[in-house]
Amino acid sequence: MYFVAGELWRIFAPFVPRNVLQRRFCSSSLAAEGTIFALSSGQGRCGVAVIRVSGPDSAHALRTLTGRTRDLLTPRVAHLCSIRHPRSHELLDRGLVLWFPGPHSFTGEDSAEFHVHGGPAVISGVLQALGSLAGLRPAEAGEFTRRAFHAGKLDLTEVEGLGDLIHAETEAQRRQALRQMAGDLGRLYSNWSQQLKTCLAHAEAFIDFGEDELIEDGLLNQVDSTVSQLRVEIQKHLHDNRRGEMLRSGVQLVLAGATNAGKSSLLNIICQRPAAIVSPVAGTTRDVVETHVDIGGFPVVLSDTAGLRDTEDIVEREGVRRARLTVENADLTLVIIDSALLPPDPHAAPDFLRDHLRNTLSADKDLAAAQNCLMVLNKSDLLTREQVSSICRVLNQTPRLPSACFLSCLTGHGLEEFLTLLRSKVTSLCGDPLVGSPSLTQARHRTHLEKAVKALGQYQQYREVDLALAAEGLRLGLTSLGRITGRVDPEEILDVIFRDFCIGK
Ligand SMILES: Nc1nc2c(ncn2[C@@H]2O[C@H](COP(=O)(O)OP(=O)(O)OP(=O)(O)O)[C@@H](O)[C@H]2O)c(=O)[nH]1
Ligand SMILES: [K+]
Ligand SMILES: [Mg+2]
Repeated sequence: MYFVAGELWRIFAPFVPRNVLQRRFCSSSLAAEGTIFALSSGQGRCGVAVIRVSGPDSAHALRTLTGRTRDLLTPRVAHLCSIRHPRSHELLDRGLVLWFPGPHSFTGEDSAEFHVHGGPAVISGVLQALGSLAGLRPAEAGEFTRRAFHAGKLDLTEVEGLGDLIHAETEAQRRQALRQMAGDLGRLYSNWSQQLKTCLAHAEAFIDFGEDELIEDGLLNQVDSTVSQLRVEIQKHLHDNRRGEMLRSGVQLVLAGATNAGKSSLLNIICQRPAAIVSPVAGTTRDVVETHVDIGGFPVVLSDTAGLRDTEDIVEREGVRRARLTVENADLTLVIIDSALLPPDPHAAPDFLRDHLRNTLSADKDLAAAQNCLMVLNKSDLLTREQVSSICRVLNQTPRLPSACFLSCLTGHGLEEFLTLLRSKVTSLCGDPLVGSPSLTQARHRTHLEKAVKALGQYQQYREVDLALAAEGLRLGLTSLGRITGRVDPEEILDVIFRDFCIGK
């Protein structure tokens, strides 16, 4: 229903009559009217395929293909019907047919669904039959959802949630998308809009009727406090460490460290396939090797990088440059260290690790601030059990050092503990998408929210000097918030004015 229509069209185009083809390719812009149809289930052979129809001629399409008039079909109930070609009357399939009279449908229009057997010949037969009816045309990509938006069934954040749900690959992504599709994020933004709308209405009323005793004292003070409170709230929502966006597009997790520390070995263990070359030759990895993995239900983009060292080799030098760049942009860095290189005195370990971190993360990064980092002391099989435990004891008593764990990629020893630590780190980065207020999920939202904060700042800046200019800030803020949900309506401000004041009686 959402993205398949365009691609499938190319496959089924040969089966569709010429007049329909012309209608499709000659219409340069998306015609909002007409009745549209499309295969809504995925591509390929399958048990059941769903073909959706939406628009004023849906009932006509149902009657022509099934012989059932709308009165014979109970709304939203599946009916087993013979589906025939309207001209040849040839039986195309027997399948389930559903009738969704508007406005109680996904698009808000009269709609119908044909659940047919998922073979290519059945699907093309039904699509061709629908295309042969006057007033029906194939849907453009996303057109069903676009109609739902125009009918006020979904706001833009819900449309985006639906898109994310279709593309969700991990559990947490699905939860976040479902929550957004259910309107949680849209409601948060609408609530802010509502408050701002009231502020604007009050400010405008004050400008127009300031002298009038109908305007209560302290009205503007109330606006002031709402505006500053809103500004703080939006800023807090913006400074969420990109939680929602990270969950949507994947946590950038980077494996970094000196050559031969075992970065590629660890990458292969995490993604459970030989994605990167492992060899005893220092400087094996040159390019950034990216793999997508699911860690504890969260999407992670895992990157293996070139070992960090000074080198004369220009190819390797470029690899090291790319590695440093990847670390800079990472959400979480795993610093891999060859534990055989740890100093013999366990008390010297913290300083050794600090140096190592400084070199890996970047020279002047405050180590205490390097929250988003885990140290993996690899090759623990090369140390004795006593060495490992005495180093652990020292590290446990050392404050302000990122978490560390011993691991052997060779024997698998310590792997469970490492994965548990990694999962908890990723979970705390993304957070539970169902807990607390919904997260910002798109860069598009961020842009508009930043504009809104700036606009509220304009109100605060001009409030004492020029109330008209200050009110303009509120209007700008409202427009920015409205752009997120796709609802910007100056009439609504008048509604608030008329509701809150009995101006002119
Ligand atoms: N003994 C032991 N050897 C290991 C362990 N992990 C990796 N190695 C070996 O260490 C060598 C280097 O491993 P890689 O995974 O290629 O190391 P790397 O950090 O990716 O190296 P570069 O890409 O060259 O920077 C290989 O010979 C591995 O077999 C381990 O836990 N114990
Ligand atoms: K290597
Ligand atoms: Mg490597």
